[in-house]
Amino acid sequence: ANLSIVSGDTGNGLAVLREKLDIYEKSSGNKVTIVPMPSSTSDQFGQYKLWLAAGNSDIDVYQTDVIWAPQLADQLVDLTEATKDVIGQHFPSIVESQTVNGKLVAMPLFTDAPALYYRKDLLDKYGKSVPKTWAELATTAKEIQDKEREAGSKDIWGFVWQGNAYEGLTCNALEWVKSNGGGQIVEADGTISINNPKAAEALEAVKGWVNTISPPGVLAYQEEESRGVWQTGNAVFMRNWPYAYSLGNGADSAVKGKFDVAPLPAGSAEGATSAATLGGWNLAVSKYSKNQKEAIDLVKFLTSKEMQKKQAIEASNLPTIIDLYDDADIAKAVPIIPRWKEVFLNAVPRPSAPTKVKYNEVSSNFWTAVHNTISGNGSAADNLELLEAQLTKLKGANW
Ligand SMILES: OC[C@H]1O[C@H](O[C@H]2O[C@H](CO)[C@@H](O)[C@H](O)[C@H]2O)[C@H](O)[C@@H](O)[C@@H]1O
Repeated sequence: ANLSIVSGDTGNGLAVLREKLDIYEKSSGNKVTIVPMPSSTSDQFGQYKLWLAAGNSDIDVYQTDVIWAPQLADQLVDLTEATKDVIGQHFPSIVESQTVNGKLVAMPLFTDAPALYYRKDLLDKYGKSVPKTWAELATTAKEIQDKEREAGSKDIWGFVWQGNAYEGLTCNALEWVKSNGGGQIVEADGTISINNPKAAEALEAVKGWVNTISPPGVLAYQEEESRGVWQTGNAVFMRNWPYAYSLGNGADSAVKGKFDVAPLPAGSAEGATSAATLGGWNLAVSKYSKNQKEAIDLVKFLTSKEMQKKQAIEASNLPTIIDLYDDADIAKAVPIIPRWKEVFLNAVPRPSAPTKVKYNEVSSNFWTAVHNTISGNGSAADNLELLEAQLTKLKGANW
């Protein structure tokens, strides 16, 4: 059969996918075409909704973000029966996130939890330690940035992250708010919690970073723009996902061997702890596919232990198969992976489970309020009050 798979284009993700598909084509006799998508998960979601609503039979397999399962469930094939021989290898919490009303709507491909990337060489040069709080990060970032600029590195910035108005900003902002004791936007029981002083305080602090330790352009950055600045040696710190680890240590990287990773900082309030947003990607079979049997076979191949190992080593994506965290080859090639097991197991989910089919609207209202605040368009307190009213209306009697 001739199959097609859609996937976002981030880092070397599509190149590694093509390598795996070449192996699959040889063993199966099927042919698989990649339909490349933009990196932004928000853009992908918009396109996939349109295709699925139109009953598009040209796409067999969708690579889906961890937050989408409840919203796309009706248009995806139930994989429960076909995967019962292998599903037990995966972390149960991830499988649960892809199960909607007892239906397994997508097979876990890799999980994701961000890290604070830091320049070891620069922290050593200025006798600084890895920041444990956001306030400490801001101070260290400013000091090293200023001194490095004086020494001739005119283009260096203290901290790069993802400030564009899209899903990635929801992830960054959830981390600032949650790590400052300001809750999870909408709590697991459906309560809207975002309009609170600790959340506002966290966002006001971030506004102060723009154009001091972070470039003004950060308000338009997604993952790849931050990585671009970082990998050319022009940032002291970066918030990004593990995929940037292998690329940062690639032959063409200016920061090869000069950096390490740590958990993200916490807020300054007593008892505040670091928070990492739970990300991750899965593979789903379209209900409209004319090759469902072959598509399921492809999904099982791509999510198998052997292929997740390849993806871990070549793209530094975190496996969803439990055993791979004890794999010596992975630990040697990509030391962040065994170290990140605890980080992703404790990561904070976005409120996609409690808000169900309304999650995308919840998130876009949230990232808009955050983007307005950090770009100086209204105070955090006012923007969060408005957000609370919008979310209350969206919720209605219940989510
Ligand atoms: O880690 C590589 C992946 O990075 C992006 O996905 C992650 O960020 C998204 C927000 O921007 C988040 O929704 C997702 O759950 C995270 O895994 C990127 O969109 C992916 O294409 C990329 O593989």
